[in-house]
Amino acid sequence: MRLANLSFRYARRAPWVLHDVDLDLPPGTIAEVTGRNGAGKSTLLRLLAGTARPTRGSITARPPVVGYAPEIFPVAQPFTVTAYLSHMAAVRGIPATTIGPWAERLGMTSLLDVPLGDLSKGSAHKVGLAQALLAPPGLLILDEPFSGLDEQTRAELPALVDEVAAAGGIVVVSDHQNGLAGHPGVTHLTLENGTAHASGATRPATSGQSIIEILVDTGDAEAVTQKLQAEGYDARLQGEAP
Ligand SMILES: Nc1ncnc2c1ncn2[C@@H]1O[C@H](COP(=O)(O)OP(=O)(O)OP(=O)(O)O)[C@@H](O)[C@H]1O
Repeated sequence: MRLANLSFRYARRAPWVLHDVDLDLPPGTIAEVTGRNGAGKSTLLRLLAGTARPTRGSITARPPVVGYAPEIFPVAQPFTVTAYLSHMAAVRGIPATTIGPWAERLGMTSLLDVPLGDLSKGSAHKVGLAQALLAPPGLLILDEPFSGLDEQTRAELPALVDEVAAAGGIVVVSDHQNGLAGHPGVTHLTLENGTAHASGATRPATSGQSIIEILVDTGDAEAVTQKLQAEGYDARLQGEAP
């Protein structure tokens, strides 16, 4: 998935929230978006999910199945949890039998018959997570997923993120709570003054390391180095080839 010169503002004369963001998110990426309050994290996530459209620039190669758990799950809907999730499963063309295992894993089996409007904040958050995960997502977007979650479900999230990435999915998480701190393989995207700075993922420890040499055109060298760094490789730009 690629973001090219992506800029966004909420209204014609409103200030730009994001400008000229360029990002490559290859399959298997786990990206954690950080930035100050109001930096544009939720806005970027909505753009990635496709619920908002870029004012300028483009997003290409978005995977077809997108799971998006917004920061606040909209509980003002006249359904029980089961009725809501069954409806979401039907929309996604998958059987309602997928609900049980997710309810179990997210510690919400006791909530299945509860009307959405009666859920606590943390419980509503779990329903938001469940609907995003029902169909295996090629792109999973989690806006502040650790917020308000009980310890048991918090502990489950990193493994869940890894599973989606291991299956080739892209995971983008905004995370004030540092729930993925120290998690291997995470690319850090910092939003500052409307632009995104990527810094390398820490790849999981391996049994050994090798040095490879890559010969590229001088004009491409910087970009290729940054791309490898963003994927977590220890890539360094060296002098021109003889
Ligand atoms: N629906 C909207 N209409 C107009 N402006 C908005 C809207 N949503 C967000 N904004 C503005 O866009 C900017 C970025 O907001 P956004 O919610 O994306 O930031 P954030 O980094 O997620 O913040 P936080 O850490 O507080 O959740 C802010 O200045 C905000 O006021």
